[in-house]
Amino acid sequence: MLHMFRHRRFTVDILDKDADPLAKAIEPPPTETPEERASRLAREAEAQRRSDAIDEEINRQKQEMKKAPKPVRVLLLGQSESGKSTTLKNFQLMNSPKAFRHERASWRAVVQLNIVRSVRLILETLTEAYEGSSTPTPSSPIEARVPSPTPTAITAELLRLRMRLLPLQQVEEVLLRKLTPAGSAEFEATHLSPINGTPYRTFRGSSTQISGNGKFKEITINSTAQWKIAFGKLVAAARDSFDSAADIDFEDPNDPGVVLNACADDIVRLWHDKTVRQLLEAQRLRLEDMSGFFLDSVERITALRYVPTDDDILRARLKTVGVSEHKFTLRAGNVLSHDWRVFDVGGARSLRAAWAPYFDDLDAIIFLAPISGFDEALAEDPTINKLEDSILLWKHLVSNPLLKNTQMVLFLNKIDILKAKLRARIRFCDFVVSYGTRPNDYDSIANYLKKKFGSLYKQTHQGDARVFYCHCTVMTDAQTTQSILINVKDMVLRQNLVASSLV
Ligand SMILES: Nc1nc2c(ncn2[C@@H]2O[C@H](COP(=O)(O)OP(=O)(O)OP(=O)(O)O)[C@@H](O)[C@H]2O)c(=O)[nH]1
Ligand SMILES: [Mg+2]
Repeated sequence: MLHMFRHRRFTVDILDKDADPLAKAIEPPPTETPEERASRLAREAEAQRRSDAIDEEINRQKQEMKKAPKPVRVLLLGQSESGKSTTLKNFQLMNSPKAFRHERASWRAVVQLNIVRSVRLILETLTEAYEGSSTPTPSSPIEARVPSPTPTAITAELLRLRMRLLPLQQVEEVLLRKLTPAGSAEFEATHLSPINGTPYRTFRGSSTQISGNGKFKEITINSTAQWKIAFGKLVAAARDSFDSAADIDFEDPNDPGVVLNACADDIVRLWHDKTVRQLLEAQRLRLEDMSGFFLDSVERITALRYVPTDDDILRARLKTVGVSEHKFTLRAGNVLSHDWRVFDVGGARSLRAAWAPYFDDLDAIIFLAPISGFDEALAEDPTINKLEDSILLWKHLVSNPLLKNTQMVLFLNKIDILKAKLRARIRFCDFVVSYGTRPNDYDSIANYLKKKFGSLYKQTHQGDARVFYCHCTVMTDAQTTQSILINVKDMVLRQNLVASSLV
């Protein structure tokens, strides 16, 4: 302010003083004595000194700000269901466990919705088989090992079970209404088709067997913050922690958990029914490998006082449509502290155009390739193999000039499902022709894929001193994931410090 004042005074000096009332007001009085003049000059000198000190401090702070490291920006990328949001959850669990656990009530509803979805999938498959409308499996090099049960194999007991489980349709409605307010555009986007709707189909290409779930829509969420607020009604009181079951309003008679609890025995019966298992196998529907699979924990999850565990939250499936962000501060030693921003975007094909604006000023991309998807198709396009889509996406990203200075980290994810598929004798070479006659075991396949992704990276990063980082991951396993994420954080931070010439 003093600075401005001085400046103004200087300006008015060269103007016509008589015309400027301010200049006139601050002019020394014509009757000023020599003592008064000396005192005024001393005051002005002191004001000048203080003003200079302030300017100096402002400049010093500006320089400091220039030197301080910018926030580390990390973007999670990969196709839909690759595990991006699960990675973000792991970051949250690691850096702000209290906030992560504070959201148990919201995740409780998502887990309930996931279980209802699995039941509905089975019921739809059952209905198709009963009505004899299930898609005949076309001839292909890979024959179905289990013949599909005939409509007559569907017993009266199974049909009664189907009837008794119809109320779950209402549960789905209630949960969806809670998730997205009725009438909003999002509600339409998330509404699932009726229980006897379009059948789930299994597709086969010439060299690729693929499966897609056509019109079986997923629950989608536009903003994590908003949908969590929508579950406020399940919260009896705002507390610091959700570790206490008392935080969920279990007495609410409209709680969807009540109907789920009443249906629990029937759900278990349905899931363990021999004909149902035979039907699913004939249709090559491996529910246990699908996102949001909880049918092996029905009793626990349908208990009236069910509260999701950390593990349940990591397994719960909610498709991302908007962008989520997680901010945290990482302390390196006692001196340095770094702000981090991790961005999670939707991986569905129609949402990928929204990725590019995040490429600017990015420190690292964590790319998730769910390698268990070698025998699956994209939900959005049943003609595209998931693994092929991941490889093409990776190729595009590593050759993008905007990302030439961005550290790329590759997670070959869902290796637990890959191992389960190999145990079930599904052959990798039946879907990836170039794999040839190599052994159908986990190590050989993981090595083959590391080389495949690695060679695409090296093609476009020749002469780059940076190491190619690749990890095999199970994002639903918090323990192993956290040590990998700590490694990645250290590495990205080191690169960031080198880039900002602090070390
Ligand atoms: N078994 C297993 N499941 C996983 C793994 N990683 C993620 N999942 C599950 O896969 C599902 C999909 O994961 P998300 O993190 O929602 O996938 P996404 O990449 O965010 O998908 P979009 O939001 O559609 O782009 C969730 O139910 C996760 O719990 C894994 O390594 N193993
Ligand atoms: Mg997501």
